[in-house]
Amino acid sequence: MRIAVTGNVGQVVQSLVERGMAAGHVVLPVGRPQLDLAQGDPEAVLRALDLAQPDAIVSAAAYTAVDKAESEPDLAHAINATGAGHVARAAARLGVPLVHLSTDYVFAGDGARAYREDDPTGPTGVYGASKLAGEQAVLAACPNSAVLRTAWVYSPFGANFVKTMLRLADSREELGVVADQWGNPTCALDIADGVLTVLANLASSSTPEQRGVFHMTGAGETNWAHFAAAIFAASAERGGPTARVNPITTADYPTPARRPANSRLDGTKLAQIHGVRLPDWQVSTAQVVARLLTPPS
Ligand SMILES: NC(=O)C1=CN([C@@H]2O[C@H](COP(=O)(O)OP(=O)(O)OC[C@H]3O[C@@H](n4cnc5c(N)ncnc54)[C@H](OP(=O)(O)O)[C@@H]3O)[C@@H](O)[C@H]2O)C=CC1
Ligand SMILES: Cc1cn([C@H]2C[C@H](O)[C@@H](COP(=O)(O)OP(=O)(O)O[C@H]3O[C@@H](C)C(=O)[C@@H](O)[C@H]3O)O2)c(=O)[nH]c1=O
Ligand SMILES: [Mg+2]
Repeated sequence: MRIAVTGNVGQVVQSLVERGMAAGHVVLPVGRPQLDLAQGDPEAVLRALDLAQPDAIVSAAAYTAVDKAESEPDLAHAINATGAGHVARAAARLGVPLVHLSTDYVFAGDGARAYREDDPTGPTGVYGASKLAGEQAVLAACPNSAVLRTAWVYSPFGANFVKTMLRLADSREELGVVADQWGNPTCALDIADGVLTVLANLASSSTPEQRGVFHMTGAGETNWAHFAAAIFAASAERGGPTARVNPITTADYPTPARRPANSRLDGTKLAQIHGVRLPDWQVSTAQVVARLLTPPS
């Protein structure tokens, strides 16, 4: 397949290039300046994607700065809601299936169990609200689509929690990390594999049940403090930087955006309908840490 993915060097973009090309697909990043979701220009988005002549589109570009979004709500909505809708409209016009990525932060996080796809949403911040509006815009504009909610994304690429922890450990012996926010760390390379399977399903069958919203995260669950501890354990095993993790509460770590306390996602529907189960977060975390500690050859 020729797969166009929105964005240039995002975590999911780079992962999809690596895993998609290895699987024999042609993966074409389409990003700024040709495709700029902040511009509010649906025709420009369509032109940029049409140039790639794709068989399928992955909508991975987003405004992902959770705290900064609180002071830039218009920009976050322009990109994550209006812009996502323009990508979906382009997919519909081009007649190709679409996978759109969304987030666990569409949920309030005040429940006791992992969220299922049809549980009520209730974002606690601007980022989550803009992503929720994006889901709705995508599903309205492109019925031939799957919206995949993922979470806590890390990878060898871009900016993410694993890289932040390893960087901070270079200069610090102890780090305070919140232990009362629970979720599912998810490796972007695993996301890429899952997206490729979902796209293949959408391309080969028109069954309505394969369309709509799905939860796709790494297997297992944890909190940020334990995630940090796992990162340092994997790093220590390879002689990399480590720090002691001091578990703290959300109240001890004030941020502009309020984050959900329990945004764990239940992946049963994705496994049943698309046959996709991502690897355990601890296995993928160790692999990413190992790769980050390996000097480029
Ligand atoms: N990161 C996370 O923890 C999570 C992410 N998600 C979702 O997964 C998807 C992929 O996230 P991830 O790969 O981590 O994102 P990154 O933060 O790594 O990258 C963001 C991407 O969006 C692109 N982008 C930002 N603004 C614009 C714009 N105005 N026009 C065009 N492109 C733009 C960037 O472009 P450029 O390459 O040019 O910089 C980049 O490719 C997003 O939809 C995100 O909401 C869901 C859950 C967790
Ligand atoms: C750096 C650091 C963070 N934290 C806390 C803050 C926060 O609650 C948590 C994670 O920090 P981050 O800034 O990486 O988290 P955040 O940017 O909120 O990550 C989110 O990004 C968006 C895009 C998503 O869609 C979500 O799924 C989620 O991955 O750890 C500490 O407690 N100590 C620290 O030293
Ligand atoms: Mg962040």
